[in-house]
Amino acid sequence: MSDEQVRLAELRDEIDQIDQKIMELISARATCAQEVAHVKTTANPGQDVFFYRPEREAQVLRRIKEQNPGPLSGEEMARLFREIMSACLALEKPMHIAFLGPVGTFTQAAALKHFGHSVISVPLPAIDAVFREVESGAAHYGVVPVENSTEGMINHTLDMFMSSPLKICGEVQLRIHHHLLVSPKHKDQEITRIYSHQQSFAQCRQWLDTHRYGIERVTVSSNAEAARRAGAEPGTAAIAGDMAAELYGLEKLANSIEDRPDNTTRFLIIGREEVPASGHDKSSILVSMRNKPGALYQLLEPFHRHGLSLTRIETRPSPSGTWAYVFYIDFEGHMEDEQVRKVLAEVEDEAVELKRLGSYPIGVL
Ligand SMILES: O=C(O)C(=O)C[C@]1(C(=O)O)C=C[C@@H](O)C=C1
Repeated sequence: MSDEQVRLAELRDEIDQIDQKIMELISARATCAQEVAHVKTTANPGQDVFFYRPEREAQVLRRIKEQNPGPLSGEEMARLFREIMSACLALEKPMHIAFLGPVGTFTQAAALKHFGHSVISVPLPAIDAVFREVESGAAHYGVVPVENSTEGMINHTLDMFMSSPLKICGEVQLRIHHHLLVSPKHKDQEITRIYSHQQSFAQCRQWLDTHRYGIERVTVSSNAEAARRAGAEPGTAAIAGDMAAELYGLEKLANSIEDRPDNTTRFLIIGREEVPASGHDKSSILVSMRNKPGALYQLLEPFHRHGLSLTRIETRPSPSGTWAYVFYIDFEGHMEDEQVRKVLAEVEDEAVELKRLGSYPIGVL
């Protein structure tokens, strides 16, 4: 054996021994999680037990990122632990997660990033269908897109909160990379039509105008549907992401064609219960104010006075009348915090209506 072969054999031996220890430790952890489930069930007989604890998961992942010694990055290490926790939770209770489908959308990728791959993900055809699935109890949680860094807010999601009793339980951000995709079967044919979702066309507008000017653009209901069509129809291409490309066996003609390199979409996790504080949280509210001068100032002033950072404010037309508006506000802090309680009490005094949409951990992954 050469020196190289001897050294490789030694290192692989070492890796085998380490893997054995990792396996034993993961098994010990999983047994602990089973015990946690037992404690939760016996302490709450006959009740709806909340096995998934978003605040605890956020704390675990934050600690892993902070204490990670390297050489793996904190993100990479947290992703590994994300999957370990996902498998442990599935032992406690398999989670059904509804998402804006079909299979292969960025929303599915966001759901798996947030919950890990041990959940049962359920595709639904529209944002309101995701809300209904969770409201009815058919799914434990739902995942819907809420804003994109290039294209702005997804109004349909915001408007759903006006009537839905659901709470926001978490958020997750996903870097969105779009590719121009073709089927390997048809790749020698001239492309005369490109399919995509309207948001993706908007996020790749400059690239398309420069590189594929004049080719017909056909809007379909999702990127995954675009990929499906491009897979089936000769002379067509799709703009979609990696999951859809893989699902329909498409090849990349051009990689990462989004106009802005930081193109990111934020998704919300919706559920039926409130989430306790994790130590690094955000809250969302809907407020409708009387239509009078200074109303917006009056609404925002208490946040400033109590030192609460606003992370977003959006205006939506109120369903109750012409030229009446509802403000959708995100701010840092948890509704259990003393400062937040004070601010919301003041806002409530001035508002026509204040709806608390929930407090949830700031996205870790
Ligand atoms: O700490 C809990 O309550 C658990 O159920 C354990 C555990 C984990 O694996 O760490 C699993 C699922 C929860 O979502 C949070 C954490």
